[in-house]
Amino acid sequence: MGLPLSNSLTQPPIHHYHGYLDSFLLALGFGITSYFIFKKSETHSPLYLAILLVAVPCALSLSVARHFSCFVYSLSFTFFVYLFTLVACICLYRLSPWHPLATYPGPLLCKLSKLWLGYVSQQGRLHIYVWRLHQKYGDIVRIGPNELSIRSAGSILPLLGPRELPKGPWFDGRYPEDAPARSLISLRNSHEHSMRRRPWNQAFSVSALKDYEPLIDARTSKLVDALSRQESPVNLTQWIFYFAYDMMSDFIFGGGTEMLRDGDVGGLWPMLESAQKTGLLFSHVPWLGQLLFKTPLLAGSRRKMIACSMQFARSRKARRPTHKDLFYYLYNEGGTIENAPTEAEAFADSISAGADTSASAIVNLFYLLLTNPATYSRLRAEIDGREDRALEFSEQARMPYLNAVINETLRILPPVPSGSPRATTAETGGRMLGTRYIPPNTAVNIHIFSVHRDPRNFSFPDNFVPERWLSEEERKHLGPKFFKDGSFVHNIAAFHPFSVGPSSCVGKNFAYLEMRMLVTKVLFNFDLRLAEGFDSRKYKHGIKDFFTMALEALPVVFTRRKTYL
Ligand code: HEM
Repeated sequence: MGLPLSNSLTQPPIHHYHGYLDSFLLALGFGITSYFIFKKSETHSPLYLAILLVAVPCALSLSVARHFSCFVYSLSFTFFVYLFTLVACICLYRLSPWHPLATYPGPLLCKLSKLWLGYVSQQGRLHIYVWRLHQKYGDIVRIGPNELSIRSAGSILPLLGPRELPKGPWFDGRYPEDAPARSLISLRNSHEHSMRRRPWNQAFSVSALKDYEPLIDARTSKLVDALSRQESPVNLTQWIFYFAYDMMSDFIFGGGTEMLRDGDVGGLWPMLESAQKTGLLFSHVPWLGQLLFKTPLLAGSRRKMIACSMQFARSRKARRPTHKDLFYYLYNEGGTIENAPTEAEAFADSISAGADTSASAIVNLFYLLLTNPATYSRLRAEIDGREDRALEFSEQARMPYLNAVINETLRILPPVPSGSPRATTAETGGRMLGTRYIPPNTAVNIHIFSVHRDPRNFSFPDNFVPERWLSEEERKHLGPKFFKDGSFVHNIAAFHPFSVGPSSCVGKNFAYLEMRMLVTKVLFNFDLRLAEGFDSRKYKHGIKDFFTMALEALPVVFTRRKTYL
């Protein structure tokens, strides 16, 4: 007697089960093999990806199609088993005790994929997210499958000092693979980086800096002039960003933009902000960046930003400005640079940090000043006490409170809050950090924001206290509430808003000149107050970390004091 009719109709014959099992095992086997190929090659090549992710499962489904009633079933079955196996292998390995970073704590999603941090980064709150992770997990947190975030001040020199690690894979996503050259900050090869840094070092030598003083003086005067013509309240964020872009144009290209005069007619500011945001996603997930760079629409803002800088660089090449600018050094116009950069490299270097970092520092400084009236009054008194001498660069360098306010702003709101990632490589080998071992091929990042907000480095780390930068004697005037347990911690070695070591910010001294002159000149000329209804919490919450900072509007009422210009 055969099976009952109903059963034989609903269940497939036994040889079909064998067919499914064979198809399953085949897709499983290929999935595991592909995992090992991925792990070994770490390929981003679209051709490889297309072969491994599409061609292989398609070929498999063709070879097992005879076991299925139609090709679509075969295709779906094989794709599902193959890709599931591949992803499961990746996840299991990343969570397994055999992973080199298995002993480092961190959230599950971070351990599984950088896609998670890429997603968090797009909200602009990455600095706060990682800061909280450090509060929960300690000084070293696993923030990616192969990435560690570090909060200890003692790790700054071992990782960034003279024996610094090269820049990390984070920078790979910021440039299309076919870019003719990369900018200085994103060069991962230490030798290439130090060669390319030479003209920059000359451009920021003591004598070169002296040459820029008239430029800074003139630009800050144009800002004062523009502000005095605006109707209050003024969106200070916008005007400082205009100033900073014009300043960088003067410095890099010997002129080019005149936003203080014409406004942002080319839509440069929103384009740069959007490019920074997309750039951050691409940095966290470099393979995604490389894929998206191939689709002009999705990577539009980054490509547009690169093209825009190239255009400035080309027009600079066609003329010789009256003062020495960065291109004077990059094009070796003085004939003093050995192995001068190629044209492609000089063009790539023109897309440099500098405008948004200084701008966010200055805007945040005014925000902190205007929400702390005692600090405002003390700084104003220091400036007024110097009379006209306050407008001299040399005098500003000697004004303790001005410098204290600047440093405290850079401490509490560092303009590159999440730092500039490095990595151990096969060449560097692993590194010991105290008692912990960092294996080769690990991205490591000193999280500037977290180090600056660590009470082991700075007492009352979340409070804006410029006095902490003054002498010990001066600090005593802070009052007993700051000395609850008898001591006041001020670990200067933990302060590194410009990073440290051979790859640290080359524009640091320029930035100080710029910030000191601008703040002094504005306070010398105007009385300032925040506009009615300003929401301080909203502004604070609106500080976005897109590698550099994006800021909310800061509405300020300006009243003219003296006539200077
Ligand atoms: C308050 C203002 C600024 C801050 C807080 C700042 C901060 C930083 C930081 C944290 C880095 C990463 C360093 C590293 O990878 O270790 C950097 C790199 C850099 N910055 Fe700045 N920066 C500022 C202003 C400027 C200015 C005004 C310029 C140019 C005029 C500039 C040019 C550069 C360049 C070219 C690099 C790449 C250095 C390299 O990789 O060798 N920065 N900056």
